[in-house]
Amino acid sequence: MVLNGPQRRGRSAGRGARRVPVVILAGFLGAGKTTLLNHLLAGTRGTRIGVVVNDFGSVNVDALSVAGQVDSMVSLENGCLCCAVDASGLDRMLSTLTDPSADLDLVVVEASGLAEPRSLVRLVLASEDPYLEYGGLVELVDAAEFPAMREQHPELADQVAMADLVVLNKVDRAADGVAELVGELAGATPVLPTEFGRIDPELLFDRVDRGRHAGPRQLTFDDLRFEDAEAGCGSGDDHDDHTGHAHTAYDTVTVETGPLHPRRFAAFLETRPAGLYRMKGTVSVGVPGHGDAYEVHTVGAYVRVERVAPQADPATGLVLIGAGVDADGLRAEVERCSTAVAGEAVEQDLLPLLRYVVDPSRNGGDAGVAGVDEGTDGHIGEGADGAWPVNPAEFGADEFTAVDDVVVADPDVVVGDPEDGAADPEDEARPEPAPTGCVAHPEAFDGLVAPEDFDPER
Ligand SMILES: Nc1nc2c(ncn2[C@@H]2O[C@H](COP(=O)(O)OP(=O)(O)OP(=O)(O)O)[C@@H](O)[C@H]2O)c(=O)[nH]1
Repeated sequence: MVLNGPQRRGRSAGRGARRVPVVILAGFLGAGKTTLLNHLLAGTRGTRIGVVVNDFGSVNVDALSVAGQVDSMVSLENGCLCCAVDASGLDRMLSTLTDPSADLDLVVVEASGLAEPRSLVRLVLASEDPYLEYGGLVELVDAAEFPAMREQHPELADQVAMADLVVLNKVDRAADGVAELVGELAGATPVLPTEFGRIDPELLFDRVDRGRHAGPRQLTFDDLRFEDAEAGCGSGDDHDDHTGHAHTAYDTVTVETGPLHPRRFAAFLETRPAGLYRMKGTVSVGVPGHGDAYEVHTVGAYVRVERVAPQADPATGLVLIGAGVDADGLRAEVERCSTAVAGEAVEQDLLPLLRYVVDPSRNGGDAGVAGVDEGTDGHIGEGADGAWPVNPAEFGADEFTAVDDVVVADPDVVVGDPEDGAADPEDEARPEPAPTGCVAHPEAFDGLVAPEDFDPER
């Protein structure tokens, strides 16, 4: 049993520290959330998952005689953890679960009974926990009932639109036209059809091979590859039957190439295709004199870029996961960003990428970003007063002349108007940024709150 994790607020995770994705699982009554959670807990070959529920209810922990306890945690035979909290204990519980001592690969929070999905997303995005990473809002939709439910509960459409990944469950009983309807509401968000919540757990997290490497470590790209033999789908007896399993419904694209042209790559980030759910990996930039590499993590609309130690052999390795994406086209798009194709970059080409870089000092980290005044409280593209990051496609980055001139070095100036560096009143009106990344659709998460201010009833 893992209990009483240390208080870690303000502690440094250090460069390249492993973060545990926290996924929020939402869905209307009976959509199959518990079924999906049980599937995750049962089918995790050697991976460790923590689930947070409002009460133990029907999650399969009966043998441990803990049903009904609140604010408690149980250790399951396969190494997974299950805990029940009320909303007030959630932030503390997430810190306990993401602590390296818990050695988990993924934490899933079942939204029902705890708080609105939107509030939970805010809580996770606002967390200053250096070991926690936003893992996405997964919305479970009941393919049998959704069209009728939607009539009675119009808010369901908003939840679908807000999700990072839509899981269309119960496709064995799908109502006519439901896939089209949900696809329309989901817009650019990928929609994954499933039965009995049998999603591939690795869709949600990065695999760690515990056989060869005990304890947390830096992920390798091999870890991120999906191999059917090791996919861990299903709960054992159905492992050869992939019908309805998630990895029949999504594509994984691995790209290994040389250094990237940062401006081209930033443009790719901005225009990444509908259906691309996750992207993770390390990018080297082909800018002479800049040896640093960048770890890139996207979930739905969320993007986090973090500087990591320079690589001996500058290379780029990315894994992209999506539903209904053109895998070859996607690989070609990333490869077109390599300096071998795009040509060598110059220093100011870093700027559009640096706009996404997390300032590690926000997480107690040990370094700033190359070319940025390390004493500031924001990353490039974000005013030091915390104004929302500017979309590089909108701000005309071409007009900057040198990274060292970037106005974020001056805490009184908000990046907004590249012409004169003056604050853009619209920027000032934007909400507080997420401390560990950027959400491309900030309007979806208006009014981010600090964890200590989190009000689960809002
Ligand atoms: N036919 C069919 N039934 C399913 C599927 N997934 C789940 N169910 C059934 O749907 C019912 C509800 O599933 P749950 O997992 O309890 O749903 P839930 O979202 O946790 O429900 P609440 O906790 O009440 O909100 C159960 O009887 C499941 O066995 C599916 O893909 N097909």
